[in-house]
Amino acid sequence: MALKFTKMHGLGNDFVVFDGVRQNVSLTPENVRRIADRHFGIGCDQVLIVEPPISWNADFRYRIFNADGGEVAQCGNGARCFARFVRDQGLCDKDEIVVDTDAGQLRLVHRSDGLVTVNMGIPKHAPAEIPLDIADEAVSYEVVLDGNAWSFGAVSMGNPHAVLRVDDIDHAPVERLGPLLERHPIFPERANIGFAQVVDRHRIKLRVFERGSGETLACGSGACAATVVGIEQDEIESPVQVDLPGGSLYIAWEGRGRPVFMTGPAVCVFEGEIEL
Ligand SMILES: N[C@@H](CCC[C@H](N)C(=O)O)C(=O)O
Repeated sequence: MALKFTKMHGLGNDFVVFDGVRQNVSLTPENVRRIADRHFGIGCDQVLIVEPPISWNADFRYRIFNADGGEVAQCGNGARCFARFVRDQGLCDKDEIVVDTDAGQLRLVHRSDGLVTVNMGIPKHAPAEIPLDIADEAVSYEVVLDGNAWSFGAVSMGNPHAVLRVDDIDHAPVERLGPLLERHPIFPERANIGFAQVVDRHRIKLRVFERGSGETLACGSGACAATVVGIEQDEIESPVQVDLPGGSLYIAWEGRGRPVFMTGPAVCVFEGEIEL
């Protein structure tokens, strides 16, 4: 079957987006891996499928698949690209869109400057909700990796995140520690691993080793998680500019029980058709 797709990115975190409203899209994990393959496929960090809503009060549903073929619940950069996609494709002309995801409903707003703001929901801190296999909640946890003790903060943004503080982002051990912590048994569903350097009270630098995709040029939910963890550890305060290798996101969070707001760009690169 030949499927129409759109290649998009949010700060270099790239996506192959399928319109599952006007065409029938059903992908196996093997299909996803082939689409995401940068040599034998189109190439992307995640595959997104836009579908009709499952709730009465939503406009759409969108589904997210990592490059390794696994379906996951949350993708911040993908959410902004989803908003841009439904507008560009003539599927929705609203300025505010409600979308069903496996992490609950998200609200997205097209701003007049072309950026998109996403209400990313209320972060979850309890270990069982992340999930993190540690009995008591704390702002900082310890783990031994490669024979050394590392401390990290953890939070769910609808997907599991660990955030480690580093002094120099350019020399952060992302490639070495990322895969070890992503698959560490304390994270029963694996985790996205962020490495954050605090620049000042309103600015951090961040690199993220993403579950199921490896290091990406940006991770929207990772930027939210690093902001939440930094605020909880009293290192930073809202609003926060998060500088990622692919560019900057703007994150606002007013504290426990309140949602996180993420603002950034979404770009369409090209359209095509793939035979599966
Ligand atoms: N790139 C995304 C996150 C995609 C999902 C993640 N790798 C996971 O497995 O939870 C973002 O921008 O948030």
